[in-house]
This record gives sequence, structure tokens and C-alpha cells, in this order.
Amino acid sequence: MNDADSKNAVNRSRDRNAFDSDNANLSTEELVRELQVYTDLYEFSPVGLFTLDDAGNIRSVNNTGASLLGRARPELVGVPFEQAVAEPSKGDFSVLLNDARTSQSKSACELTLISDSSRQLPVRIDALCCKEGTEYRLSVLDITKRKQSELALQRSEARYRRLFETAKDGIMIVEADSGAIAEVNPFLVDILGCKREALLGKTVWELGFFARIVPGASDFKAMQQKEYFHGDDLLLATVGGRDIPVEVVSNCYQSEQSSVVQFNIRDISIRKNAEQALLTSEEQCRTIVSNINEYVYSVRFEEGDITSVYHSPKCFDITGYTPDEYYRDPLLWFTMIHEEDRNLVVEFLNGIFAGLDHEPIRHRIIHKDGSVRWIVNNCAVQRQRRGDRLSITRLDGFILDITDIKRAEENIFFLAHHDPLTKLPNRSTLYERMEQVICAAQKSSRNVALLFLDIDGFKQINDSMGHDVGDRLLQSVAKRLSDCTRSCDVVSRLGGDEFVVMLWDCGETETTVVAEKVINAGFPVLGSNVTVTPSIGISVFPDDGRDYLTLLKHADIAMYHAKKSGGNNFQFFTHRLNEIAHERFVLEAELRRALDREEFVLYYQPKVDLSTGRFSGMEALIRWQHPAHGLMLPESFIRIAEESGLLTQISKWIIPTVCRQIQQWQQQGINSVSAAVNLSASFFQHPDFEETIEDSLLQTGIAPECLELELTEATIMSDPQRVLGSMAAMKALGLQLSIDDFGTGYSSLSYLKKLPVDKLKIDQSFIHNIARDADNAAVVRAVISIGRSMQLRVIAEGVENASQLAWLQAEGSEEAQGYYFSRPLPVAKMTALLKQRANFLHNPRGKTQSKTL
Ligand SMILES: Nc1nc2c(ncn2[C@@H]2O[C@H](COP(=O)(O)O[C@H]3[C@@H](O)[C@H](n4cnc5c(=O)[nH]c(N)nc54)O[C@@H]3COP(=O)(O)O)[C@@H](O)[C@H]2O)c(=O)[nH]1
Repeated sequence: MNDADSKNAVNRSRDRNAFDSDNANLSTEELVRELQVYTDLYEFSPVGLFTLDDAGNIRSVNNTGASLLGRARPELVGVPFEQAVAEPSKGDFSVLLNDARTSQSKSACELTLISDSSRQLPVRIDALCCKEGTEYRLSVLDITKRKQSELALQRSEARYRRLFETAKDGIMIVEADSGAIAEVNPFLVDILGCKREALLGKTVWELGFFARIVPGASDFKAMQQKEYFHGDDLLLATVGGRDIPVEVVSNCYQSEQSSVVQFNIRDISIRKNAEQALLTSEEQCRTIVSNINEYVYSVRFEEGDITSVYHSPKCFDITGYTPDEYYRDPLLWFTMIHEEDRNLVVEFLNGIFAGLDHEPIRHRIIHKDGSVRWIVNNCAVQRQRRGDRLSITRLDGFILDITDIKRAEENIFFLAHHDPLTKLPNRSTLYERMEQVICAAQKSSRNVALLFLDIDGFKQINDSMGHDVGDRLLQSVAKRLSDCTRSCDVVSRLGGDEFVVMLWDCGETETTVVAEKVINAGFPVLGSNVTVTPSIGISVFPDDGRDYLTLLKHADIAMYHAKKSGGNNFQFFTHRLNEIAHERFVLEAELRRALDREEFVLYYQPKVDLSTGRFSGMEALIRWQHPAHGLMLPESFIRIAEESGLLTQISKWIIPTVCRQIQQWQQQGINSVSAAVNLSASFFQHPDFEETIEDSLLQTGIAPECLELELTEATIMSDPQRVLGSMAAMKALGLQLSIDDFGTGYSSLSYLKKLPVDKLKIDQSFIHNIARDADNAAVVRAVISIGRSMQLRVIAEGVENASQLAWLQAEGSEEAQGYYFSRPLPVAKMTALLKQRANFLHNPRGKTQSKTL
């Protein structure tokens, strides 16, 4: 302290009456000590202390005061204190001094000083006016920290207010004692749908909104004892009457004035809806998973352990084990894998664990009931990276029972390779097997025999006795053939009544044994006493062919010859047969050209009325004027024409040709002439048949009864229903119908009754030795008798001599045809004969005619 300050301090001490009176008895030394105490208090006071004169200039200032203003003490003496007051606070400072002076007591205010000429310093100034208003004493307290705290508090309050105002949860502050609502935030007001004012001051119980949220008054107290109260899935009522699901957290705390309970109310409608949607969707999923055909599963892998996560109920149907059994034993699945498929499954799993792409796997399992089931297992893998290793954490998949599909596949495979009727390997399987067998035979220098077997008269059996009988016959043939062969042989069905048997390591001798066995076995037709026979053609590898198709072709050729030679036998392929087949092939090609080249001609053979000896009609018989072979009889080409389908074209030429010929004869004055044509079964059933007849009659204008159709019993029996229809149509047109070769087939009398025929033609085989063969004579007598009883005319064909004629006349045959009367004649000769009006009984001509016709 300098001298001036000491003086000031002494002066100040003198100013204090109390001090003076209190220290009146003190010695100077004591006074100095006392003074020092006050001086120290003055100097070290944390408050800035200023003395101002009545004009407000600074008389003295302590250190704290000087440092508050950021100036040295001496610089401040004489300076108006107001200079240090910030502009906005100047008025307040003036009021302060005025208040202090007028009230004669301490006044205070808070204002801002300017420190260091620029820094703003919030201070509290307490002012005292003393010495009769000539001096002011100011204590200046730096309130920067307090102001900062207040500001921080304000900010914090504003922040919380903002949170409160903008919170997306409803917030309600309730007085703990009374339950009166002290505050609600806008969000809650919004949810409730009422005004804030309608809520404030009301107790939570008198408003219905919170009835299911806030406990009753007694429990309300108890609730406050807990730090938190949490209620989920409560319902908040609203003005609109809609209940909103809410989650409520309440806590009790002390506010400035009182204890309050804060309720945070969260609208959980969206969550609830989502939960409900999830539940619904889970339920749907569960329903779907329970009802789909697949067994859905999920397993977790954790450090080498497998845990069952989920197994859908379908697992029971597919495997026989319940989901619980799987949960108890996660390895149960592996125990049921079919032994033969175990490696496959292990490989599949290894692939998955190695991170390879995988396709669904098909394998067998053993069902709990012991049955074998085929399943397809399709799974998705979840992997997790642990360090630098990617390991499997989960397998989710589904398993489908494909046992039925597998069986169907096997069935389809079987059907693709086997004949469905006989279950024998089919054409394509035989081909594959033959390829392999020939390869093996080549390597081991063995023989392989191929037997081509065709059932004699199968078509007739099938047509006359029904397809059921035909099917069963084919099945019994298949069985017989299988019984006659070894397991290393192959019995197959190519189709229809054609079977092929492959005999491994069989040369001619061994094959003959087998062929004889087959022939001798015969094939009984079930449900009848008929037994059918086979025709077998045989080719042998390597002599008759080195590949399957050649062997098959050669066996077929040999079969054809076996059949041609009467059936019920077997024929080894020979090169001569091949030549014959070749000739047939050539003939067929020539036949195709013969029509265009007009190489066919018609011959006519008279039919004789045995009561008058006159013409009763004639039969048109085809001949082929072959450019190289000369005139060829039908027996050398009709069958080939029939088999190759050419006979229809030929018949379409014959019918109009015959009609035109009759027309020409009629134009030449030869009246009431009629001609018969032979019809093949194929043409009779052809769609063009009726039209051909009708057109021919229409174009020539001849009477329908001038045309006679001869059908064999075989033709009729080839498709009785259809043929009967066509016969009825022809009969309706007015044509004559006769059954040719009668007696050779197996048509029944009951059938004959239904047929719209006019004539029975006794086959010539019965006539040839009629005088010597009692059986034939009996047949002819029977046919004549049938004809008579059914009112059908009977004609005998193949009459070659007078004794045959006499016999027939004696038995009452009405007509006859044969070389005895006339051989078939070309048109010119027939025309001449017609014109002669010959009596064949008096003048048989066959004896004098050339035999070549
Ligand atoms: N679908 C068609 N078939 C026809 C046609 N033309 C003939 N044929 C059939 O060919 C078979 C042989 O006929 P063909 O060589 O003409 O022989 C006929 C006569 O010549 C022969 N015949 C007549 N009388 C005698 C005789 O006294 N002795 C004897 N050995 N043969 C004789 O019979 C054949 C006529 O038979 P059918 O028809 O049963 O009356 C033959 O099956 C013809 O049917 C044709 O155009 N289409």
C-alpha cells in the first residue's frame, strides 16, 4: 500500500462510526493492527471495491476492482466510473446511483462493464451513498460464471422444452400428490384429439383418456415408489372413441416446486399393426408350410455342433419321424439315408462345405415304416466369415417326396423301352441290345441268331374274336417265347404280331432246337380250343449279316418265305431267298408302273346256268401283259399288289373297265350280260370304294344288277362290321353279291344269315376230286343245302370235267364255272362266244381252249 492509499484507508476507517466507537479505547498500535486487517480485507477482497465522488468519478479502487476493469489502479483515479459501463447499461448505472443517494440504503443492480476497453463483463454492483451524499461506495462482483450457468440453464431448458414440444411420444406431467395434470405436450394433445386447456389442471382420473394407463388413486402412490413404471400394450382412449395401443413409461421426480410423475406415452399402433401383420404372415407361412408337399427344414451349425431349428410337420409324412424326434436328434436325418446313396449324399455335403455350387440332390431314404422313398433335397446355405475362413452357419431347405414321380419316370422309361402289352423290350431296345451283342460277338467270334416270328392268321383271330383275345394271345406268345429262351437271350416285340428273338452264341444247330421248341409249343388262343402257329425266319450273325438291320431284314425275308410256304414252320435265311426278295422288290416297282403303261388286261370266264346250259354271267379276271415275262396270271402279282397297297389303284381301274365292257356289249346288242369282279378286302374297306362303283355305273349307264361283286370269307371277316355296312350299301344300289371260295374260311352260319348276299361260290378245291373225296363231297352238299335253305344261289367253280358236272347237277348246284365250259377269254373271244349264244351243256369248250389262260 502506498502513502495515499494508507491515508485513504485511515480516512475510511474514520468514517465508520461503529468502528470508531468500537475501537475508541484501542491503543494506536492496536489501531494500526486493526487498520491493517481491514486494509488486507480491502485489498484481497474477491469483490471489486470502488469509491466514487459525488460526480461519479473514481476516488479509490482495490486491486480486484482495477483488474476487473483491466486497468492499473492509478490510471483509474479521477476517471468517471460510468466510462467503464457498457452503453446499454449506462441508464441502469445512473438509476443505481440515484437510488443509493435517495434511499440512503444499499441499492444493487446487474449490468455490464467494459473491461480492457472491449471485453464485456457482467457484474453485480451494490452501491451505498455515504458522507451525506458526497461519496458512493461500490462493490462490483464479477458474475460472468453465474451468467454463463444461467445461460446454459436457459439453453438446456429451451432444449428440453423443444424436445417436449416436438417429441413424437405423448408426454404428460402429473402432480404426484393430487394427480392433476400439470403439462401435456402437443403430440399427446394431438393423439387425444382435445385441447391442451381441457387437460391442464384436471386429474388423470376425471378424464377417461387415461383410465387404462394410470392406476387408480391408491395404486398411483405405490407406483411412485418405483423408479420406473413400464406398461406395454395399454390402451389410450381418445375423443373420437378410438382406443390407441400405447406403451407407457412413467417415472416420478422432484420438480422445482413439487413432486411430479411424468408419463411418456408412445403410440405403438404401427408396431402393433406390424406385429399383427407379422403374426398373420407367420400364421400364413405356417399354414402354407404345413400344407405344401415339401418338408421344410432348417438346421444350424455351430462349432461342429448341429442344432435343429425347424422341421415342418410334413416331415412326418415323408420320413415317418415327427418334428420333435428331429429336434431331439439333429443327426436323425443321416441315419435314414439309403445305404446305396450314402456316398452320393456325403459327396453332396462335402461339396456344400467346400463352398461349391450345388444342385438339388435326389436320393433314397428309408421311411420309419421301412419303405424306400425317393426324395429331392434342395437347400440354401448361409455362410459366415470367421477370420479368413468362411464357414456354414445354417442350412435351410425343403425335401419333396418324389417316389411317385420316380415310379412314373421309371414307368415312362420302361414304356419307352418296352412294349406295354407284353412288357417285352421294344424295337428301340432290341436295336440297342443288338448293337452291344454284335460288338461282343465280333470280339469273341460268337454267333448270334435272330428269329423273326409272325403269328399265322393273327389278323383273323383279332378281327373275329375281338382285340381282347388278340391281346391275350400276344401276351401268351411273349410268355412262351420267354420260356423257350435263356436269360442271356432277348425276346422283343416289334409291334402287331411280330416278335424278334435274339439268341446269344447260337449257330444253326442250336437255333434249330429253339425254333422247333417254339413251333412245337404252339400258341393256344385263350378261351377257345384254337391254337395258332408261328412262321419264323432266321438269320445268323455273321454269315447272314454283320449288322443288326441287315440281320433283321434277312430274318424278315426268311419269315416271309416260311409264311408263304404255309406257315407253322421256320426258315433259315439263304441267299436264294434274298434273290427272291429282290425279285419281288423289282416286281413291285414294275407293278407301280404297269397301270400307267396300261399293261393290265381283263379276261372273262363264263358262268353257266346248269338248268339251261346258257350264260348266267361271267367273271372278270385280271392279267398282266408284262413287257418281258409275257402274260402273267394274278397269282404271280396279286398278292404283291395287295401287300404293297397297289391293289386299290388296280381295282379302281378294273371296276370302270368292266362296266365299260358291259356297256359296249350291250351297245352291240348283247343284252342281259352281267360280270363279276373280285374285290380285295383292302379295297372293299377303302373310302373311295362306294364312289368308284357309283361313278362307274353312272358313267356307263349300265343297270346295277349287271355288276356282281365277289368277296371272299376272309374279306368279310377282316372287318365284319365295316364290310357288312358296305355290302348293305352295294345291295341297296342293286348290285349282286356273292361269297367267293365259300367253305375255305371260318365264317359262321350266324354271320352268313346277316350278310346281304345272293350267291355262294363253292371253292374249286372241293370240286377237283369230288367223286373220290367224301369229305369234299359232303362240304359241297352242305353248301348246296345251306344255299337252298337260305334262298341263295350256289355256283360251283373249277369244274373241269363232265363227271364233276354230272355230280353237281345231281346234287342240285344251280350254276357252274370252270375250264370244262371255257377258260378265261380275252374280250374279243368272249364277245364272239357271247354272240354265238352258246349252250355250254351241249358244247363244252374248255377242252379245245389253250391252257395258258
Ligand atoms: N382282287 C382280284 N383278284 C383277282 C382278280 N383276277 C383274278 N383274281 C384272283 O386271282 C386268283 C387267280 O385267278 P386266276 O389265275 O384268274 O384264276 C381264276 C381262274 O382262271 C381259275 N379257274 C377257273 N376255272 C378253273 C378250273 O376249272 N380249274 C382251275 N384249276 N382253275 C380254274 O380260278 C380262278 C378264279 O377263281 P375265283 O376268283 O375264286 O373265282 C383268284 O383267286 C382270283 O380271285 C382281280 O381282278 N382282282
